[in-house]
Amino acid sequence: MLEMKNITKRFPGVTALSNVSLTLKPGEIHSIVGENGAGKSTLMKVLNGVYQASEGNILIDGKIVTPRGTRDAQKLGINIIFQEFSLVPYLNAVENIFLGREIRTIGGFLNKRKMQQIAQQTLNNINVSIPLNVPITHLSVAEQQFVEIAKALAFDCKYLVLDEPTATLTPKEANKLLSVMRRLKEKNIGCFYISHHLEEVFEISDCISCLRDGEYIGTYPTADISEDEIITHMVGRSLEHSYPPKRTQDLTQNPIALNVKKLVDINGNENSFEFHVGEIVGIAGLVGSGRTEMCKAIIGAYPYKHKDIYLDGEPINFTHPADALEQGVGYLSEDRKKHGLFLNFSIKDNITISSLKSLLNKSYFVSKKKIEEKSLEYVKQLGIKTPSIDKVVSELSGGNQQKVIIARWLLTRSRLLFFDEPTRGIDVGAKLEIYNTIQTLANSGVSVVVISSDLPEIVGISDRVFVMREGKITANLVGDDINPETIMQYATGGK
Ligand SMILES: Nc1ncnc2c1ncn2[C@@H]1O[C@H](COP(=O)(O)OP(=O)(O)OP(=O)(O)O)[C@@H](O)[C@H]1O
Repeated sequence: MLEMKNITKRFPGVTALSNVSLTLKPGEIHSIVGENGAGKSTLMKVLNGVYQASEGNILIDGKIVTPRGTRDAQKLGINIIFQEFSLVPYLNAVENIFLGREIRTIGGFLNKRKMQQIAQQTLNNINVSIPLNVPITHLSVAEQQFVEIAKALAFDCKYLVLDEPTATLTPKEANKLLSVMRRLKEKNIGCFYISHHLEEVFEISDCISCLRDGEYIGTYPTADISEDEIITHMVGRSLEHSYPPKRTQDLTQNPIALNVKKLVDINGNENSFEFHVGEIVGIAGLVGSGRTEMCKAIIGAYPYKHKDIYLDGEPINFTHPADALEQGVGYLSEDRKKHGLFLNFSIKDNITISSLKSLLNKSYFVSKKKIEEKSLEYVKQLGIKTPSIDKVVSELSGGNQQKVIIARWLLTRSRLLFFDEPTRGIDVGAKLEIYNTIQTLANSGVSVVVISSDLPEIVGISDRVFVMREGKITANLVGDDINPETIMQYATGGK
């Protein structure tokens, strides 16, 4: 049995964990839930030896162990799979699995055959079949995740931690991952599972532990607790609704904000559509259906063959996102680390960087005071958990990083905003705050486009929904037609 006893972890200015105790038995799936910044990832990094606990102990089978880093933890049978993989993109699955731990022949040469055999066997054990001999950069995110799991299992893993593994997976891939976890359970491997997707947590876990503000709230057998009760433990209050009440007026009567008369993508797919003032339009579709590419082409961040677009009746041809920003069109990117944040900049710089022109003082210099005032306002409005707006963004929890980018786009006071997967990695309470913010923006006349793989989210917040399949808009849904079944039919070609 693995035990974490009375773990406290302090960072300068923050107590990330305070006296937290958890256990993990072989063959158990133990979920850890909590709001953004509750301390889930930090606890797992302490377990992994990435961080040393300020107080408290880790015990395996009653003996205190002190992993000093990932390798140490692996030797103890503890492996963690984070959302950002530790794989080398240009090596294949076998090379990645054995990287730094290669098996050699007696003569000292790489024993490729043996490594291939073990890799294949390990993947067979969890019922996964993936090409072994191509660079893993050619594999899907889900397949790369299976390589990560195989990398752990090939070396006597007893305890596996999965930190938000399904955040970037399609529903089908997420199901496959859950079935792999069931296989691991049969093999007597204990799993800590961190996720904001409570349906998955309830489907897969034996028990659920809740953290709030770095404090341990409790551990509950899944069979004895409801989703609402868990939410109350997480947030400290009950949430009656997951979405703001739907607006009932016909917003397509409003003037057209953006009129895409013709947009032809690099594969020759042609679409035409419009967004109205104050409308929330959801764009649904399977991963790879071309949603992000279509919207990025509008703002000049993705190649296209032809475009004929009008903003408030005036022809526009953005060749760069900066042109779009200049005209009041913003884009919140789905990959916050690659295309959104300046990770080494402070929270206040990240929030204000796209609005500096509106933050000048009387002498036309950027006003530090205004930067601080505005940053503080949005940190408060979105509930960004931080001791200071000067904190470097890379030190924030994942969900709080996402809120920083949302704050940036809110501050730009754009008239049209694209939100690409806005609530990925965001906890339930904060999701509702973001939906409320989106609705308030729309009520004030901003057109909001939400690209999301989360179907309930699309259904819950959109006034109108476009469904995309293979680069083309296959449906423009309103009213009762905005439901998961109809959307899926159009997304998969069933209609
Ligand atoms: N390296 C660090 N330096 C300073 N503070 C940190 C560091 N890592 C984490 N923290 C702080 O510790 C707290 C807990 O963060 P953690 O990443 O564990 O939260 P989490 O529960 O995993 O959140 P999320 O659901 O958003 O991923 C946060 O306030 C975060 O800002």
